[in-house]
Order: sequence, then structure tokens, then C-alpha cells
Amino acid sequence: MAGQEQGLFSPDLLSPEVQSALPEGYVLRALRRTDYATGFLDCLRVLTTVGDISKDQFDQRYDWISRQEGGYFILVIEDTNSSPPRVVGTGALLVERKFIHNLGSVGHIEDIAVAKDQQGKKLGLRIIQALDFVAEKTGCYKTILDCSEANEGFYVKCGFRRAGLEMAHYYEGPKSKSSSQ
Ligand SMILES: CC(=O)SCCNC(=O)CCNC(=O)[C@H](O)C(C)(C)COP(=O)(O)OP(=O)(O)OC[C@H]1O[C@@H](n2cnc3c(N)ncnc32)[C@H](O)[C@@H]1OP(=O)(O)O
Repeated sequence: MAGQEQGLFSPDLLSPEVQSALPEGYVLRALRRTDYATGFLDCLRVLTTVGDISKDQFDQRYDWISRQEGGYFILVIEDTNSSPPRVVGTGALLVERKFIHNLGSVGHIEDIAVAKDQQGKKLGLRIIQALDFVAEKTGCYKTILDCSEANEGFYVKCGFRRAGLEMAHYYEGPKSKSSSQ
């Protein structure tokens, strides 16, 4: 499907309040397969290294994410004033289903990025509000995220507060095949 495809998830999960708070011509929507060529990957490059991803690799990852049935949401903000329309912001929510808290669900916010020339227009805030909406609609009792000290103030403005400490264990060597299946 191309053009008006629904994307990764149902439009019911897109907050109407967030859409109406966006600047004129900016659209909140789910990631689409066609976003390989609309600036989505460039947006992520503001955040970190993305690498040289082919269309085929993009499609394979998109298909894997779309099979996660209610577990993985990626949304974008598109600027339709630009010609052609361009993705200028993105964010992801992973929903972790647990046994604890009466089979509770926890949302994990990941990969928030706003294009450099679009920062400071509250797009980052709108992305977080839109992901909070998805988290609440999918029954999460809380949402958590990791960020740098430099971004703490942004997340405080979005209603988050410091809680806990992040730890990481990085692995060397080739990526396991299962990570792309
Ligand atoms: C879980 C993760 O993904 S962490 C990684 C976050 N992403 C990045 O670091 C990538 C590079 N940075 C960006 O993409 C953007 O700068 C973002 C996402 C951090 C912020 O997006 P923006 O659209 O520029 O921010 P937005 O305009 O929505 O700001 C909302 C409020 O937060 C404030 N704010 C924005 N960034 C910061 C910051 N780094 N520190 C303190 N306050 C900030 C703004 O001033 C604004 O405050 P106001 O309401 O008083 O005016």
C-alpha cells in the first residue's frame, strides 16, 4: 500500500488534542512503509547513528514491528507545508506486558527526535503527549524512559520526573540474526 496507507497502527490511537495543538499543516500519524523516503531516517540521525539502511532492510524491520500486535508503536509528525511533505519528528512506544501488578503493562518511550530546523516549536512535547495517549489507551500504568542529563529539563516539562538509575551492558561482535527476525 502507498500514499494513504494507515501505517503501523490504528488512527484511533492518535490523540485529537495533540493533532489540534500542532502548527498549521503539521500532521500526527503512524509511521508508514513509505516513510523510508520522507525524512524519517534523517530525523533519527539527529538522535544518533542510523547507518546506511536499504529500502529492503527498512521494509523487513517495518514488517517485524507491524507483527508486534499492540507492542510497538512508532509515530511521526509530518510537515505538509513542505514540498514534498517531510517527517520532522518521531517517537516510539514499546508496551511491555508483565505478570506483576495484576498483569500490568509498562510503556517504554524510545527514539524521540525532532529535525534540527524544527526544534523549539513544541513538536517534541507533542510527540511525548501523543505517546502518553497511546500508553494510556493500551492500558499502561506508567511510562518510563532513559535520557541524558542534558534532556532532563525537556522531560520534566513533559510531566516526567527522575526515578531510578539506568544501567547498561553493551555487547561486542556481530549482531545476532534473531534481532532482525
Ligand atoms: C527517550 C529518548 O529518546 S531521549 C533522546 C531525546 N532526543 C534527542 O536528544 C535528539 C535531539 N533533540 C531533539 O530532537 C529535541 O531537541 C528534543 C526532542 C529533545 C526536544 O524537542 P523540541 O521540539 O525541540 O522541544 P519542545 O519545543 O517541544 O520543548 C518543550 C519544552 O521543553 C523545553 N526544552 C526543550 N529541550 C530542552 C532541554 N534539552 N533542556 C531543557 N528544556 C528543554 C523547551 O524550552 C520547552 O519549554 P517551554 O514549554 O517552557 O517553552
